[in-house]
Amino acid sequence: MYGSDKVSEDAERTAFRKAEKKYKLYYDDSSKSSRKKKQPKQVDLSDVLDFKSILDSYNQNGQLPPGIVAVECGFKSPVFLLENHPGFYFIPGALSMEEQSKWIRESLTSFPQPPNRTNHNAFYGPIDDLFSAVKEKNVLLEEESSIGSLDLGASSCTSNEDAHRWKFYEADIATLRGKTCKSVKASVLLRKLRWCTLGLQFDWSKRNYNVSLPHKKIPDALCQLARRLAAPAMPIGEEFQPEAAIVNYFGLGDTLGGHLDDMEADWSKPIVSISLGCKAIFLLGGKSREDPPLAMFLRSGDAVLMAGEARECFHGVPRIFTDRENAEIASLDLQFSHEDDHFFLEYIRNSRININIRQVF
Ligand SMILES: O=C(O)CCC(=O)C(=O)O
Ligand SMILES: [Fe+2]
Repeated sequence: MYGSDKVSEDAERTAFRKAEKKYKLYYDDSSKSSRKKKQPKQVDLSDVLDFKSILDSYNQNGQLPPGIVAVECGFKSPVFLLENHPGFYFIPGALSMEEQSKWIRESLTSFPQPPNRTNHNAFYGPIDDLFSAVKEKNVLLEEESSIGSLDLGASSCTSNEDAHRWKFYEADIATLRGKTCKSVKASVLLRKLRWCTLGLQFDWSKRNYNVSLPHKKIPDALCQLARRLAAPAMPIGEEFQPEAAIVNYFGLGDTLGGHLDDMEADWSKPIVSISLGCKAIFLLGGKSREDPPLAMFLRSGDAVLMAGEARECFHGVPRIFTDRENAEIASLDLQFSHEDDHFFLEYIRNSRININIRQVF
């Protein structure tokens, strides 16, 4: 997925790729010449499975579309299974509004903190307190001096991974110094935050878990939530052991290409995947990219489990919706209505966060 943006010509022609293209955000050319804001191209969403409306009609008349099964698992709504995709579980509205707001806050504040790694590590090294820096309108500056310099002394080194060469400064200091050194606003870094890893750290370049990288345990409250959600997909008598998690951050136009998550040792254990913020389209394919995928909406608070055979199925996120009508985050807005929460609100109105939790061994 990450780091594999180049798609070969053959892959371009697969059924999975066609579906990605169908739902991806394109802009209307007709508005190009005018000064009007670019308008997203209309896309036909009639084939997108909508578990919210399926749940509504199930609650009203007990009926389900063909191929969908409902199971009571002790959540506030039934869990939906797909006959054609054994091992896939959809839990609509699995998280309360309070839980959604808690995990959005954590995803923006504590989760990207070192030693957890983010996509920014490779270029800037570890970045502390990004979200506070956004609130303070700070700017990240590259220290003027490099190797062997006086003010960095022994702590400077050639690799960006280890060098603490970038530091946040207040905007006015940054304006003065920004003329002579590279700078980037904290708000830009937050917008470009694409992932962070919790627990055992996943190494995207080698596509494996690097147990020698420093890491913290996944927070207890997230482990408890993941255990509760994973229960319907766990082998009888076993409890899910959350060891690693990937947090994905999506802005308008961001996508997650079709992929398999096959780096964990035991595929009988589910991946627990939680959606927060703006609504998205999720594609669930088959074991080959040639299998036409099923498209479904994921809303804030929904959870998905992928276990067993579903672990071998290609999946991805070709689209998120940030417009008021389609994003469906009105009730989430209320959670961030206090003025102190302005920055959370501003972020989540235009973004989606996915937390997926894994048992590695
Ligand atoms: O964002 C999502 O819903 C899916 C994320 C995912 O598949 C992954 O991180 O492996
Ligand atoms: Fe995945």
